[in-house]
Amino acid sequence: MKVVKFGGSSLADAAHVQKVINIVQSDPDRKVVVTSAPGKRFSGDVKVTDLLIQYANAIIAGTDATQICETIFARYQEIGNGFGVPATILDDIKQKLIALPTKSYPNDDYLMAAFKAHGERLNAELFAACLNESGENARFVDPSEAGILLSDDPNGATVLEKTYDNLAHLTYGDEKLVFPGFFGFSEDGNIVTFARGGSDITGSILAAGLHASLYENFTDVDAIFAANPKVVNDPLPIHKMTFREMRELSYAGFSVFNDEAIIPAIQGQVPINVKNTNNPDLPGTLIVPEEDFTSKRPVTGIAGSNRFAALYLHRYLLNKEVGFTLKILQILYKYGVSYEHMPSGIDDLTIIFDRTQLDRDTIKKMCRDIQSELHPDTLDWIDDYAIIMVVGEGMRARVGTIENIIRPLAEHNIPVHMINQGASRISIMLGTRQSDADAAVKYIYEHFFRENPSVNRIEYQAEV
Ligand SMILES: Nc1ncnc2c1ncn2[C@@H]1O[C@H](COP(=O)(O)OP(=O)(O)O)[C@@H](O)[C@H]1O
Ligand SMILES: N[C@@H](CC(=O)OP(=O)(O)O)C(=O)O
Repeated sequence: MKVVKFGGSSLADAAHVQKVINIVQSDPDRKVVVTSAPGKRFSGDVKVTDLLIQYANAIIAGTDATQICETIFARYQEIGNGFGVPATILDDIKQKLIALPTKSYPNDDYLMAAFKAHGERLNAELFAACLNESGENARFVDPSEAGILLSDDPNGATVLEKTYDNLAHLTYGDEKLVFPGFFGFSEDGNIVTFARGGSDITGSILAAGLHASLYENFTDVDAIFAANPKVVNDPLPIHKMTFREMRELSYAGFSVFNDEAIIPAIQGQVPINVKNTNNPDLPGTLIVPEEDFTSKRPVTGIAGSNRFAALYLHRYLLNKEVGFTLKILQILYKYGVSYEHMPSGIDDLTIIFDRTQLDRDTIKKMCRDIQSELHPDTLDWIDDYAIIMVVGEGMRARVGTIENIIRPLAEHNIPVHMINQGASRISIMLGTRQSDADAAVKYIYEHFFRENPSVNRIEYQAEV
């Protein structure tokens, strides 16, 4: 049995939905289908999830939301009409959208989560109806029916172990099961969502919980490429890579597959196949357990992400002071802030944060407390920090990879603010300014994949 997830780009309009139906019908093993909300139909278009966020914000602000509600419904209507879906089903979708503001929510965070979740919920209901109209026996499964239980973190939930016990009781026969991605329920029964891009996580949880033989993730590119195609022109496709290579690359910017989504697949040891809805006969990219993949490239991919910020702190004899880091961590804890990385020197420390998790006010308070409690000689907040991650299983067996990463940057005068090698044995992390990040990825890519392919030769030797 295969779990098949279709991203928003694959379900953006009726023409795409037809391709998706063809894919689902072409393989009887494709039993469980996970849908995202309708995505962008063209560059500059707005995803339904973003429209729902606008809708929620209008309700929170107490402004008129009639027009935005109409715009959202029109997206579903266009798809439904394309398949002759009965008017009663479309009307039900419309009524559910209109009713969203009338429900009660513990607070605005839960309101936001419930509004966002309806992008996928209504699309899964609609997609099941489109499959029915196409002669397929299919039914919508609500995450509450399947027991998808998540942590009580309305807009950034994580899966609870109980979900897997619940999924063990889910049965399926001849019919296709259509699950909405992106959300589940807290133990109190409230709708909670994963972080953005989280429909990939739902697919992975279902693949692991239902012991699927394969998790197919359909998107709008032919494969996962060795660099983001929006940054590097015509990058090479990655035919196969390991789970942990994917985890590191998606964390650092390969948004084609959500970085948290790899974890359930690892736990369930379910291989993932990323494929193109518009080109389904191509092999795409296969992501497999480490032990199933022996060829080791020093560099499989190069990712870059601008979503970071850093706090640089200098104080002489910092290395001698017992409890210095503990005091910093206590301040972060006080403001509910987690950090991503903390490279250090003798008298220096850089703390790298996910900027999307922080607001201006928290940053100000946190810096003020660090200044008054730790008295650093220098305290700098660097708001435009980027991380570049160069990832490859074969890195540890090859001398000189770091030199090959740094050389093209030096040649193009790109300053590197941090290098972290060794924490992960399969990646090297660099810190740069955001304005340099794309160029850094481009030059490193060119060096390894175009100008000096011999430095990226595949090794078949044992690891060292
Ligand atoms: N290394 C990469 N390989 C392929 N696509 C990438 C990569 N890095 C970023 N992307 C982007 O990811 C996009 C697909 O992800 P996303 O928009 O979330 O799709 P979906 O709507 O299917 O969930 C691609 O269109 C591409 O722009
Ligand atoms: N629709 C949600 C969840 C998601 O995963 O979407 P997509 O599969 O289109 O990336 C979002 O936009 O964040």
